[in-house]
Amino acid sequence: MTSFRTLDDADVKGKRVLVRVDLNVPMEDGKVTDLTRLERIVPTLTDIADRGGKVVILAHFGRPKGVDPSQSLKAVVPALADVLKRPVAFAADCIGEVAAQAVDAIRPGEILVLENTRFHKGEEKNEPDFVKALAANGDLFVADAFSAAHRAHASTEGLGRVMPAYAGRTMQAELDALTRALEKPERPVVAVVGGAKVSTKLDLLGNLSKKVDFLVIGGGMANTFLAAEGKAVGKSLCEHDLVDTARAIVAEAAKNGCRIVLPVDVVCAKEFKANASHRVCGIDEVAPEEMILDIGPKSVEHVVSILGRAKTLVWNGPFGAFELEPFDNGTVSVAEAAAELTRAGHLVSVAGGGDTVAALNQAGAADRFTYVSTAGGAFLEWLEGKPLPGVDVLRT
Ligand SMILES: Nc1ncnc2c1ncn2[C@@H]1O[C@H](COP(=O)(O)OP(=O)(O)O)[C@@H](O)[C@H]1O
Ligand SMILES: O=C(OP(=O)(O)O)[C@H](O)COP(=O)(O)O
Repeated sequence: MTSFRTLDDADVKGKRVLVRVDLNVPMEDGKVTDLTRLERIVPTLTDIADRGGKVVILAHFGRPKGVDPSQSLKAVVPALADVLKRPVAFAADCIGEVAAQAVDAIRPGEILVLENTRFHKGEEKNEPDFVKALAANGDLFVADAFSAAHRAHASTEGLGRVMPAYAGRTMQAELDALTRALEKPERPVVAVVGGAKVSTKLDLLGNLSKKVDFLVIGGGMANTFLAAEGKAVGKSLCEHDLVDTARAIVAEAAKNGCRIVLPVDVVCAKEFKANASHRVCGIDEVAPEEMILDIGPKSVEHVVSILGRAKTLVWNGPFGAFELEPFDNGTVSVAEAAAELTRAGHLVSVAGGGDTVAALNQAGAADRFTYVSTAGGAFLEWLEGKPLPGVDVLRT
């Protein structure tokens, strides 16, 4: 069995600890608008600080091409200090003299953020010289940015190869949750895959159909599967050129003993806008001028009954156009049921992906899920069964 060295194995006292976290947080007018990623890294940072390590934070922000003051991590420092309830120092470069002096200047137990690693081209290219320059400021490396672990960059992967590397608390929690959900799950396992398009989730559907017992398909992508069954989907979002692909996924799933679950009724409207005039209809009754914007009550009931018999749930993507009321109903109702089954101890529920987290928060269900990942792309790549370089480098 693969295992990971964690912070429990690390002797951090008096050491310079390079901690890779994800500070790529949403900002508006220079203020952080969602603190979730900052809150998640608190246990790792305080643990190292309280055990007498110098906490030297490495992170990226945005996708700058070279030095770009509008993408400086300096703007994130006040919010991080607020969340930590401790002072946080900042250095205007992540390598060289500037970084070295700032690391020297902090005492054990103190916290320093180094400037955006992506200001240097060696970061994304994972250049050995840049890795060396980063490593010069630390004695050991703690990886706590699962959401950036799909990148083989210097600060996510390179450092793990040149110095003692440990998983931080968030990384550990994320890996534990993912293992419980797909590697060694209690069965039956249900995967809910919703969202806009099949084309963005082909690998994911292929991989999940090999691993789960029920694959519940929702959102715009269900329309392509319905069209593949010969159903009329009117003006719905539908990738008609992918109906053969959808049929192949269904056939492959059947071979693997995985049941594909599609909507049996839907909510339709003629306009894609909040509170558009709408109606519930059976899956055979969608009119040519209508769009499917959500699953209907019978579909919700069906999915909830499957969850009621399941032990594990993996969720990515909403059931409908959840940003537009009342087309959030299907997502909210299933999320509420999953949250309650989890709270009652009947279900292990793990969710992730950008819009999924927003949808579960909107449903007020996220807090009761076993684990909600803050990762978008990394969570999807994990669902696709792809190796994550920032995780693999930590394996012992
Ligand atoms: N029936 C539908 N018709 C049009 N758009 C839909 C439908 N169902 C879901 N969507 C849209 O899909 C988007 C989310 O899809 P996606 O980005 O693939 O999910 P995630 O980010 O969670 O992986 C949302 O903006 C939602 O409005
Ligand atoms: O926010 C991130 O990705 P996500 O939006 O897919 O979760 C990560 O920080 C990775 O950023 P990147 O996609 O620019 O490498």
